[in-house]
Amino acid sequence: MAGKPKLHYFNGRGRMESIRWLLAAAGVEFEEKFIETREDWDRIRKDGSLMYQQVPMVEIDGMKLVQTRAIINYIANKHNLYGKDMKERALIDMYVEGVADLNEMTIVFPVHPPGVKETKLSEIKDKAKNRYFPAFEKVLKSHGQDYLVGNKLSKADILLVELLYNVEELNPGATASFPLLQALKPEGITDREVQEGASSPFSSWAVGLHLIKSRTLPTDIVNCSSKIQILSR
Ligand SMILES: N[C@@H](CCC(=O)N[C@@H](CS)C(=O)NCC(=O)O)C(=O)O
Repeated sequence: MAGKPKLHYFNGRGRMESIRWLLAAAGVEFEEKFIETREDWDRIRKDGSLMYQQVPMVEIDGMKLVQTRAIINYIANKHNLYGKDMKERALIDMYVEGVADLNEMTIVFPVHPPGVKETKLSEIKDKAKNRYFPAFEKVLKSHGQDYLVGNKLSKADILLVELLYNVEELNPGATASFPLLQALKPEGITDREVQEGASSPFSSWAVGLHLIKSRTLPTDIVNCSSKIQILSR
């Protein structure tokens, strides 16, 4: 049997975080190999493990996969989080790309210099409130289900919830006027329910979310560029 997926990245959220969320939601245990020193970084870039000398890299099912989207898509396919047919997959991809556009702004936010940060924060607030959140709220409303696509959890729901937390971290209350987005977050699960196996429709999703939010990773959104700058000195 294949071992646990092994995640190679910095000790921070950055681009690996969506992959962690997806695995957690699918109930898959994984190992982390953090790149912590310049030697670690030089070694992994030179030993041929990274096709483009970039992380995230995930060792999974005998492959060394890079490119965040490729990794996400493989995990989503493998764990049935990618819709039931071509049309559902098209919608899921369309939603995920929108999520990624706004999420990218939150991932790079910490690296902006102080003067620029205020402008970038206003942009994130504006795009969330006036473009992306209303669009996803509308999808949920017209679809009339607990999920964005079909009647089943997909990578779109998972990555949207990750985005909601990232935006709320920068702008508390950002989802206040979007009740259906708020309802997507399967919160309130207790440690006991996790141990016993939750029985809500979100069961493994709720357990995954609980695990991902209660683990001991750093709580700041660590930007990969700043990590690389430090490791390259
Ligand atoms: N398109 C790639 C971008 C990966 C990327 O930019 N990774 C950064 C860390 S977050 C990196 O390894 N940078 C080193 C470099 O580009 O030399 C993906 O989505 O995985």
